[in-house]
Amino acid sequence: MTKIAPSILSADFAKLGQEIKEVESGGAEYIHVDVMDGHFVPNITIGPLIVDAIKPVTNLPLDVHLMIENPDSYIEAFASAGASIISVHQEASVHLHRTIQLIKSTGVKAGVVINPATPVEMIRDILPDVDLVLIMTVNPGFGGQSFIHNTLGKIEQVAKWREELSLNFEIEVDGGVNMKTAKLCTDAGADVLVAGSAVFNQEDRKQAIQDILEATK
Ligand SMILES: O=C(CO)[C@H](O)[C@H](O)COP(=O)(O)O
Ligand SMILES: [Fe+2]
Repeated sequence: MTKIAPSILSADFAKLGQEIKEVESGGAEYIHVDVMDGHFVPNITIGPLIVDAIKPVTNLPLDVHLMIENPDSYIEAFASAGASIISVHQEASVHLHRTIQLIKSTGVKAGVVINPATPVEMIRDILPDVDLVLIMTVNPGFGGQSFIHNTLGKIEQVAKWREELSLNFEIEVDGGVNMKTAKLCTDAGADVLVAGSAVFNQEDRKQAIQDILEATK
């Protein structure tokens, strides 16, 4: 069953709690939280304070996507604030294995992320250690960008490795996912679809989530 993880990057921050409740009752399965530091990506967004504030308003897992330099320095803070899954970029992690173990030591699920230009082989050796693989389908930094189609082969390769190695991490895709691109992702092997603008830019969020799910059938 495909899961939808609405990215609150495109929500109305003046009424964030209400926005989250709306997508929760609309069928979302994760709340995707985009953390940007203005260094790893050219934008600044959310810190642990916001994770802490939204934790009590939802029963859904908080899927925290760290787009930051030195992720090791902030893992404890995001775990304490209430993250359920913390994902770090391969490109931002000098010692990726250590970082993944650090996330797990806090009791939180660990994910690894790769950018569109990063060869999928870069995460091959860490697969047995992760709970989630996030394939970026846009360059990280902003919501509302267009889907990069040549990332689909990476989803297929990760799904193939998962089967060959009998692993059971989830495969998530992030960026430019909408009614047109969702099926491409699930056909390639994605289990979790992050959708920001495709959900929060619609008046009826429940309908938007159902439309994306329907498009994958
Ligand atoms: O990580 C991200 C950007 O770096 C966001 O999760 C992503 O862009 C979601 O927004 P949209 O669905 O509008 O593309
Ligand atoms: Fe994201």
